[in-house]
Amino acid sequence: MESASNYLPPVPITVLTGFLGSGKTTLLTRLIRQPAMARTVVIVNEFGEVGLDHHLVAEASGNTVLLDSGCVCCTMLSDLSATLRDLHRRRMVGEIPDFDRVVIETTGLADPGPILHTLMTDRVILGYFKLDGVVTTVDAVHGLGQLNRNTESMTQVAVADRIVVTKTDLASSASLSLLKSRLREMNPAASIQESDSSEVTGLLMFESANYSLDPEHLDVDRWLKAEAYDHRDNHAHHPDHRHDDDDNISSRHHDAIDSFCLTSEKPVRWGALVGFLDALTQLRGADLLRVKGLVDVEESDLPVVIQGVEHLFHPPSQLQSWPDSDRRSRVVFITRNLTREPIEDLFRICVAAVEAKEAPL
Ligand SMILES: Nc1nc2c(ncn2[C@@H]2O[C@H](COP(=O)(O)OP(=O)(O)OP(=O)(O)O)[C@@H](O)[C@H]2O)c(=O)[nH]1
Repeated sequence: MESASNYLPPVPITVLTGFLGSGKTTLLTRLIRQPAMARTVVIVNEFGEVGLDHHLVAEASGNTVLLDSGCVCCTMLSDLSATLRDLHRRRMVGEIPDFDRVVIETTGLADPGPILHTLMTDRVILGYFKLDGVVTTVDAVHGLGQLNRNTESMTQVAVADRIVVTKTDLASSASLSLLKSRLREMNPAASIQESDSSEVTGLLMFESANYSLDPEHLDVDRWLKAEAYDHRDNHAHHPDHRHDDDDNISSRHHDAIDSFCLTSEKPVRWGALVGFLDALTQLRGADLLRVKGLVDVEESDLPVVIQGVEHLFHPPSQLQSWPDSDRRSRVVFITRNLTREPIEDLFRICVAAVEAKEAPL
């Protein structure tokens, strides 16, 4: 068994995503030079993308370089899992400086789902790392068009904890506020910042702890933000209600994003909750862009937190106490082509099935 002195807490990982050309590299290039990024490893696709020139201190072996800020830059090996295992090994043998944070820049056209799934499920990775948060860049000029046209772009926004709007210097204030309100409707819990704001620093960007469901430190209100979903129209993102962007491409794409919160006053039986999540992921997993919830489970006095991305859910975890006097179950959804009603119906069916099974003869 591993002795307590050998135990290293899992290193938090932040995923930096955003559509092609939306400014991920520009943002990262600025942030990695900040002293606050010391003890951070940044995984990029190619060194050439992040101009390292004058900031290079030492060329470490293989795919890694050290910057004068203390930040380590590393290019991707064959895949993410191999890259993270290699980083861990090199850290343990002292081949690279010790680090306490990792940032991964994804490629612009990628659906971040598979990366998040790897980070949520790869057993070896989970021994040493933990998915912490997702930062998504959105182009102030082309963002709306990309959201209307590209599923990847929608998914990138849906899974974000923080959204950084880039190229605000090129956009009018009217189109900027249109974009921001669309982003807020799609993902009410994410913070939205402009890339040139003073709040956009490495320290703040890459410390969110929103995915890593640490029951002792989870700020449930900030994480769930259920009230932000409550007052919203469910149809805000259907094609009929979509804002056109300057590309005038609204007719080309017909995916509809919804975000809503389901609440239940009555405690839920554990079996019903498990059955509901199983059925939902099997039937419509691909369209569950993000699900987060705080559930009052009948078998326990303590609340259970659940969280999923597409068909994959984190193992549920139990909080030590309720965050406040509100004991209702609250589950927020960001979905694609999937409205609230069928999800509510499925939930009722699962509750009824468990009640019927457990009823005395
Ligand atoms: N005017 C202006 N241009 C920007 C801003 N941010 C990025 N750009 C420019 O936008 C282009 C794309 O920026 P990148 O940082 O390469 O975008 P990316 O998301 O990393 O691109 P990919 O890796 O190809 O997906 C570059 O020419 C940048 O100089 C900004 O805030 N204002």
